[in-house]
Amino acid sequence: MAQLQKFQPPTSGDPITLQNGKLNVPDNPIIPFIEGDGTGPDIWRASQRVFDAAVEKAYGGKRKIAWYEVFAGEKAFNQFGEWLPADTLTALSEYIVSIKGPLTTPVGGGIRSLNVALRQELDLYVCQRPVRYFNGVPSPVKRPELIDMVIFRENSEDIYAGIEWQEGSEEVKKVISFLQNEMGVKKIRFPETSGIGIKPVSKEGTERLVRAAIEYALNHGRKSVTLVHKGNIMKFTEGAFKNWGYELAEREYAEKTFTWAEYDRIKADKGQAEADAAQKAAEAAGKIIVKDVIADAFLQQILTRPAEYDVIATLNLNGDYISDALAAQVGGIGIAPGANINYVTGHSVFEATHGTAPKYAGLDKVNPGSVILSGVMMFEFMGWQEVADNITAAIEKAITQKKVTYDFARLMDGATELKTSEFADVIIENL
Ligand SMILES: NC(=O)C1=CN([C@@H]2O[C@H](COP(=O)(O)OP(=O)(O)OC[C@H]3O[C@@H](n4cnc5c(N)ncnc54)[C@H](OP(=O)(O)O)[C@@H]3O)[C@@H](O)[C@H]2O)C=CC1
Ligand SMILES: O=C(O)CCC(=O)C(=O)O
Ligand SMILES: [Mg+2]
Repeated sequence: MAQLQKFQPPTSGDPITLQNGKLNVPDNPIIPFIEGDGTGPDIWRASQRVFDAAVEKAYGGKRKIAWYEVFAGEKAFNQFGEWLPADTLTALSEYIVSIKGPLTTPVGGGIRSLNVALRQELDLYVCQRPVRYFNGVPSPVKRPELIDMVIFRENSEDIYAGIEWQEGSEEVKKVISFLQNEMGVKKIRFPETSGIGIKPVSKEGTERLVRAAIEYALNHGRKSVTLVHKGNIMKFTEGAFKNWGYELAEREYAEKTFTWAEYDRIKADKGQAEADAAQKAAEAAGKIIVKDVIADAFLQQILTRPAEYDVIATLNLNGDYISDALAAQVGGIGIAPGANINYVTGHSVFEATHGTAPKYAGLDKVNPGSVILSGVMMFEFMGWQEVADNITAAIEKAITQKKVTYDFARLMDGATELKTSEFADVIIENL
């Protein structure tokens, strides 16, 4: 273990390790956590109580998590004068599996996103966000139960890479001059007053993301993987994402998938009836259908025909928008979980889809469901399935009992509005 300077791991507990590509989880795993900014402390306190109670309930003391607080964001800055101390990155890297609350990112200036920095530094290339309906949750759509998707959002490139130059800076003048004078670009409408951002999208980045999505679909009995892109406009980034995704499916999963690229080739060669028959045969054989849709059409189809979508593979920014939009359809980001994962090294940081909701900070008010369900994903990842199942059932029961936080209570008839901590109490009672 590397020497840490600012904060030390707990004296009890053992690290999770990776052996032959598989996680080796001891009975007392050390799991680092970042409490988070804004509503983070309220949510974390509630979540940790639920996690500890669920582990105790499932294993009666045989297993127990050794929590290890590590620091990022405002708490780190206040204590150590740094937003993201090196010790935090070292701990997250060495202990492999971790969980965090939301961290603030200022808009239009100031520090760049610490959330994005963590994903980049640890190369957590998949942002995995499952979206499903819990019975009784208030929803703005008529058939929310039809929504059962798992978003695989590329997490290491796209315009999230943060390569951009501010309007008026010397750097942006250089970039614009290079584009105009050396690349023959004539389409910058207002060159004197433009900021410029760069959107890197690679074949390697696309392939590892789409591979993870297909593997997930195969291992979880899913029917399709949809590549969501805006490739008609951004041809060499989002269009290439689509092409590389299809090529990867056909090259690495020829026996297990049927792609719409194949469908188009059969249609061009032999006509539509043959292509339809080929897809039907593939479906009957249990193959994963790999298809694609343009992002704007996708956003309307998830409202009108959500049952047609299953596993989603998409680029970083699309995935950010899509995950909040889909979460809204099944009750909002208050219960939308997520995980940032490197499926090769096992490194993973579990975190909610939502942000710090600063106006509710310290009020013991918001829904801790997103972090708790992110914990459920973490327990599944660790192989502690009993804990995951117990927590999920306990949350479902709390919702059925109409004992919920403000975000659900305001949309449910006859609900009892609970504080963050009280909602955790009900979940624990229901375990
Ligand atoms: N991974 C991360 O750490 C993320 C961090 N952020 C950061 O968070 C900060 C605030 O971002 P903002 O755009 O306001 O988005 P937020 O997700 O923080 O909040 C937007 C709205 O979502 C609802 N909401 C959020 N969390 C909960 C919850 N736990 N329970 C119930 N409702 C909730 C609230 O809606 P209402 O008021 O209608 O009830 C809230 O006002 C920014 O600095 C942003 O960069 C944003 C996203 C992810
Ligand atoms: O890092 C941030 O502040 C926002 C990130 C975000 O919105 C997300 O990951 O969904
Ligand atoms: Mg987001």
